[in-house]
Amino acid sequence: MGIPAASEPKVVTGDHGYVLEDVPHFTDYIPNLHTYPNPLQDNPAYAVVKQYFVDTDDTVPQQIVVHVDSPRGIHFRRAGPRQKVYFKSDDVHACIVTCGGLCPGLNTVIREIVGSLHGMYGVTRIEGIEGGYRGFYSRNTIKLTPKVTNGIHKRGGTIIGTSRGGYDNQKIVNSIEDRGINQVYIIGGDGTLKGASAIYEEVRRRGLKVAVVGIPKTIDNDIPIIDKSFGFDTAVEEAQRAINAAHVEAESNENCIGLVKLMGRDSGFIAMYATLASRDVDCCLIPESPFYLEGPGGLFEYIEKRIEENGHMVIVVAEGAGQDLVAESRTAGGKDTSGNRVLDDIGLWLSQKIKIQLQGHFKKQTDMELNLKYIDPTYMILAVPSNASDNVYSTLLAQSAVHGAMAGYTGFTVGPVHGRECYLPFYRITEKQNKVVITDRMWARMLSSTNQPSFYNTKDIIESIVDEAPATQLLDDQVADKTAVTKETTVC
Ligand SMILES: Nc1ncnc2c1ncn2[C@@H]1O[C@H](COP(=O)(O)OP(=O)(O)OP(=O)(O)O)[C@@H](O)[C@H]1O
Ligand SMILES: O=P(O)(O)OC[C@H]1O[C@](O)(CO)[C@@H](O)[C@@H]1O
Ligand SMILES: [Mg+2]
Repeated sequence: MGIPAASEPKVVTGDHGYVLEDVPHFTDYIPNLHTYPNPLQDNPAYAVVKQYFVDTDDTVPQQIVVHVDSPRGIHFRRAGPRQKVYFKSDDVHACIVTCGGLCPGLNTVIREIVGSLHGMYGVTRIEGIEGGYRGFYSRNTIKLTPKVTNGIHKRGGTIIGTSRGGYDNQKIVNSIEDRGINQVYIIGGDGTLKGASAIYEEVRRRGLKVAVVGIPKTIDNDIPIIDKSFGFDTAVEEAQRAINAAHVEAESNENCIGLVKLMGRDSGFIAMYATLASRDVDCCLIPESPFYLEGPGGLFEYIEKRIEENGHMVIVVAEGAGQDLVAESRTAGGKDTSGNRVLDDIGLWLSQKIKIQLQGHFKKQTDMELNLKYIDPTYMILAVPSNASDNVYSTLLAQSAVHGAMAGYTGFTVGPVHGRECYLPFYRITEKQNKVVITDRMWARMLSSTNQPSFYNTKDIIESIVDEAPATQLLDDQVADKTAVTKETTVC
């Protein structure tokens, strides 16, 4: 693939332990660049806002819970419009590409990038790269205008298409250079952003004035640092509908289990949040919290107890949960075209196991069959349009991305940190995955809402995964570094 080596991180230190993990700027590698006044200063909608432009020194702390003697810690550059821009509007030639799996809100982000470029900066040359990374070198582009993108936020999917695989760094950068593109907006998950980072490195190696901007997309919410990713709220809301249906089935039939599978390849955020929101779930299984089926404290014992007490129960399982158990009878295996592990269907596997193991038990106890209704809404959830809160979120994200590119920043990604939009260096987003921390208060809240067993001793699990456990911003502001996950946390 010919991936170029990464440039040095841009880190600035100040007094009292202040650290700024900054993002690259054209001026880091291109001398004597021309600047222009930001056209927003003459825009009637924005001109009335006092202090609309962001002060160049504004930064946002990564940690907001601090002690009296804490150092000031890591900060990120605050996103937003700058007084000076590094592009004349007529010179901008932008493109947008979407990669990886579907996620509610992709069309909304596309629409908002086009709207921001056009409405705020008067940019008219914007193209959609068709079908993900490989579209750069193998497909025609689609002209994107406010007219074309009007109303697409009400549709699921992505109007420019997406794909996995097909990443060829040199071919992609050749295509950017040949087409004269100077702003590249890349919307995708962890894999996509690793690719975007390498595109930035190659652009920089060639000395091109091309802004490379990554916009984090993941329905699984597995991107670190940012508060949450677009589409996540929609996914949780949509998951409720499936859980509701499972609950209705379970309550209306004797000895009935409603089993719902939700997305979450490595991170169980959708399952955990949907469970907490619903309050109808008796057991939530996620990749971060291993479980076992048989024997004391196992899942079968818990199911027997719940059905005997209640006559029904609801189980939510994230797609990546229990993969170690399924491995014994593995059918899938292998990798997809992007190199992601292909998972076995834990939902089907669990349904079979429960039926085989517990059918006889209930027949003997109650002379009633065990009923199991399995609901798999996973692809339906990926395909819905974004809800109102994700629409607003996407607007802020897209506007921040466009302001950053116009201001000459490049090789960055964007997202909210404690509610403030920030520019984040690629390496901070791609170095690890955001996962549910099972010593966090949120997981404790979830356990107390379901009353499920914790299966294994949490301390043992944490000790076995501590080297890879990242902090999570969505959940808790208390646990913020790798070492902190081993600390005792207070449940409140
Ligand atoms: N390490 C990498 N370096 C360069 N490109 C990559 C890398 N990993 C993945 N890609 C490319 O990024 C694109 C998307 O990757 P992938 O299919 O893993 O989805 P993703 O961005 O992680 O999103 P999702 O959250 O849906 O999995 C693909 O075209 C893939 O070839
Ligand atoms: O559409 P595909 O390739 O099956 O991808 C689905 C996968 O993408 C994700 O939505 C995001 O990684 C996962 O939750 C899921 O495993
Ligand atoms: Mg991925």
